[in-house]
This record gives sequence, C-alpha cells and structure tokens, in this order.
Amino acid sequence: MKHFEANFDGLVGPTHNYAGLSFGNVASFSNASAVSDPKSAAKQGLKKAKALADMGMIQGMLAPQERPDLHTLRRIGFSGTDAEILNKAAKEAPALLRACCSASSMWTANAATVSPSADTQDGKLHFTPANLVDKLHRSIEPVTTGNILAATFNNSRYFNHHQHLPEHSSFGDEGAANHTRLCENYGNAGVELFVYGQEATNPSAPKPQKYPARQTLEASQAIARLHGLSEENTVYLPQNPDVIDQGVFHNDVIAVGNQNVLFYHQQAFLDTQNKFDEIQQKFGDSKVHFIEVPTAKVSIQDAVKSYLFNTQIITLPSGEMAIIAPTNCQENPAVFAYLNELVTLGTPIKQVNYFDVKQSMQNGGGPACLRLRVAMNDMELAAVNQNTLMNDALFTRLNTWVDKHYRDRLSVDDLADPQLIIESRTALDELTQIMKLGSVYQFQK
Ligand SMILES: N=C(N)NCCC[C@H](NC(=O)CCC(=O)O)C(=O)O
Repeated sequence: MKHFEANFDGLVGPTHNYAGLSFGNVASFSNASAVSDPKSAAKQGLKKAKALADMGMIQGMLAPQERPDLHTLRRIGFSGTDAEILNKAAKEAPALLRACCSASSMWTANAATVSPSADTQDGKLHFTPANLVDKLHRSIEPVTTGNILAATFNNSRYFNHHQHLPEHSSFGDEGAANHTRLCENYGNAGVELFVYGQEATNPSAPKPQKYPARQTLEASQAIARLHGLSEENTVYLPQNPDVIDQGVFHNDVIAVGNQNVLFYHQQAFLDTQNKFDEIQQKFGDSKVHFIEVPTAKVSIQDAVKSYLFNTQIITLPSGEMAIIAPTNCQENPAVFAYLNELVTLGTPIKQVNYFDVKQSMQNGGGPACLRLRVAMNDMELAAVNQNTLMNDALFTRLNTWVDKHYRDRLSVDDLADPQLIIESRTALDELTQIMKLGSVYQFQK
C-alpha cells in the first residue's frame, strides 16, 4: 500500500475582498478597504495547486462557501427579498454585512483538523471542522465546511467526520493552522503536534496582551479525544504569546512541519527544549530535524511580512523535500538570503519554489493557509470524490469557470450590490456540478 500526503487547496470564492476583518492579522488590517481582484486571486490559487500536481503531488480542491451569507443575515433579523436584505444590512449594519461577505473559507488550513488513519484508534481518517469562534466572519464557516468535507471525503468506511467543537471561546479552534504532524513515513503513526495560544480554564497561564489567542489548549485536547489519538503520539506545545502580539495569529505563521522536519522561528514557542525532548522521545529512534531560524537572521517582523513559515514543506516523489514559498519571500532580503542558505545546510529541504499568491497574502493568507493536508493511503484516495482532484482537465475547467463568473475588481462598497448574490450563486451552483458535490449550500436546500 502506498502512503502520501495530499493537499486540498481552497478555491477562492467570487467575493474575495479586503474588509479588514481580522484583528491581530497585520495584513488584513493594513489592507482594509483596498480593492481586490477575485479573478486573479482564484487563478493564482489554481496555478499553485496545478504546479504541485505537476510535481507529482496528490492535489485536491475544496469548494468555497456561499457569500454573501444571506442565511446568517436572516438569522440576525434581516428580512425581505435577498436584495432587500442586502440593502438593509448595507445601510443599518455595514460591518455585519462585510462579515457575511468574506471569502475567508479559501484558507483551508483553517477548515479542519485532520488525523490520518495511522494515528487513530479506529483506523479511519478523522476530520473536525474548526469552529473559528474568534472572528465573526469565520465563525459562520464550520457547518458548510462540514458539508463540503463530507462531499469530498464521502465514504464512511474510511472517513470519520465530527461536528465542530462547541461555539465558545473556551474551545477556540483554528484547525490545521495550529496542528502539525511529524512522522517518519506518512503511513506510520506520527506525532500530532497541537500548538495553542491560551489555556481557557487556567487564567494564570501565559497569554497575549494585545491580540487574541485564537486556539486554546482545551480545544486541542478535545480534538485529540475525538480523533482517538493516543497520549504517546500527541504533544501540546504553547505558542509564545509575545509573538502573537506581534502579528503571529496562527502557529503556521511561525512554524511548519513535514515528516521528520520542524522548521520554526527561535521565538515561536514557550518551554521549547522540554517540548522538543518530548517530541523526539515520542517520535522514536530516528532523529527529528529541528530547523531553527534565529532572530539574528530573520526578525519576527520579517517573518510576518514575508510569510517565511507559511510555506509548504512537501516531500517530492524523489524523496527530497521542497519549500513552496510566496514571492514575498524573494522580495525580503533577509528572508531570501536565509532561504538560499537553507538549501545548502544539509537538511532534508533541498529546493525552494516561489509562487505569486499576493491576492491572498494581502489578507494574511500564504501558500500554507491555502491548503489542508490529508495524509492518506491509496485505498483512501480511491474513496475520495475523484471530481475534486486536480489534473489537466479540472484545471482547464475551473479556469474557464472563473473566467465566466468572477469579477476582476471588487471594493468593499460593491458588497452591497444584489447582482453579486446572483453571480455568486450561479457560479457555485455550477461548481457543485463540476465537482459533483451535491447540495452543500443553503441556497440549494
Ligand atoms: N494562517 C492561516 N492558516 N490562515 C490565514 C487566514 C487569514 C484570515 N484573513 C482574513 O479573514 C481577512 C479577511 C478580511 O479582512 O477581509 C484570518 O485572519 O483568519
């Protein structure tokens, strides 16, 4: 049986825009009210996904969510026709309308936490959609995320789908953005590493002062219980609250792992040495490569600006590891110099490939935010909805679909345009047919 890690990238939705919705996410705040280009955003994402498929990686796509989210606007008391609701919300509660229009489901690293079958008690692949309770615009994602995941991984013999955690800050859960799995081979039991920013039930534990910690220890522990992970294969690692206060709103902005590599910034964690000893002991006899980037070489500010750690580390079919980085890393002299040096250091990482994902970066989403990792075997892959897997035909089909339905300019004021509801629904309805997802959206029920 073959084992590998697949990446499922979020298809950017037709309402991709810059609304400044994410307090603590520097890019989101500093680009608030900039004009976006949903068509380019979607195409940049598709290009990256296709490039990985062309490198021999298993690559899938996850459908975006329905936006504007009329269902939520109705839930909070707006009534009338769709156009009337939009009009009233734009006048009476523009901030709530913006929250209901974000295309933020594109960052599928936040869609769910995934545990491969090699790690779980029942031998199935487990998915728990993230509740994303820290941000209003993201807290409306998990139900539809669950529908999309169930339509993509649609075989109960192999896949176990859980409900998202209770919607309370004690269980703040941001999915795979705060979760990394280290393993010798994808098919062996690995060490599941949960990084949290706060302990909800222990007020004296360290926590950030300026920006919110989105992930709690209690949420991470609940996921480990739900997925049937063993204690010997699980490590909980506290994030350094000082870096959260400098804009590191998810762990995947400061660290990334793959197989036997953990690539991280010197200031990423608390209690680092003890926790690394625990990781090594649980990992087993072979050595984990802890690749530390020192502050002297790359400051936190440069890491946050360039997204050096929001890179994907992938294992190519040749067995070599490559980094998939945003072009922003090339544009930052300190980071570019570091990456050029990294490939010469004798670590498993041998090459760096750069991709322009600037439309996503301007909202704080790099290459790693755009993908959900699913380690699986070939039987599990055969059970996946095959219409979601990237190949030449799907790439062409989705690009044509984007050309047909997406705007190339969207301002925050355009979100009040009722025509956007029609455009978005027409596009998504067609997409569910292309990807054979069934009725995953509220407007289809
Ligand atoms: N690091 C990972 N895995 N994901 C990045 C998510 C970015 C997203 N930005 C936003 O939601 C901005 C939307 C706006 O401001 O319009 C967020 O902050 O949750």
